[in-house]
Amino acid sequence: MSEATGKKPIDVAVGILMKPNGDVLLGQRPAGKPYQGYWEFPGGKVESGEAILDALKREFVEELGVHILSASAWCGVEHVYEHAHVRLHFFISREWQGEPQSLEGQAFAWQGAVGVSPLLPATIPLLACLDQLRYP
Ligand SMILES: Nc1nc2c([nH]c(=O)n2[C@H]2C[C@H](O)[C@@H](COP(=O)(O)OP(=O)(O)OP(=O)(O)O)O2)c(=O)[nH]1
Repeated sequence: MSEATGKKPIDVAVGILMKPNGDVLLGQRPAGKPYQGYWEFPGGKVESGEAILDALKREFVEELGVHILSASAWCGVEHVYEHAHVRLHFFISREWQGEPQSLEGQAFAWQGAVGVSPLLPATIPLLACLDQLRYP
């Protein structure tokens, strides 16, 4: 049994910035974090008492210098890792201000068909749904 099994889930706000042509932004997890070097959609843990959408906006400013102007809740995924039991709240945003900057030293990439790898395990199954949305 993993250490995280049975622990209270941690809420994580995750944002998918989507350009009009369908390209989405992914970032690479920096050194020192669990799953370092894996690719993910930007986001992070919701702080105590914080609304999930506020956490999303905060993380995007902190990590990328991007101000999300609007975002729609897309789906929720629960996953138990060795390091944590996470509840991921995915949002899609088509309206933001600012060009993404690497404020935490992380690599990032705009992707059509997602070609970066490896991806965080809980994120992989969502790509097929995302492609149906982007390329109907
Ligand atoms: N941002 C993000 N996190 C994801 C995705 N898929 C997935 O399983 N996760 C998991 C990995 C982590 O266990 C958790 C995010 O936590 P984190 O440690 O990156 O959050 P944080 O930036 O607030 O971290 P911290 O340094 O403040 O502790 O969610 C995804 O696509 N994007």
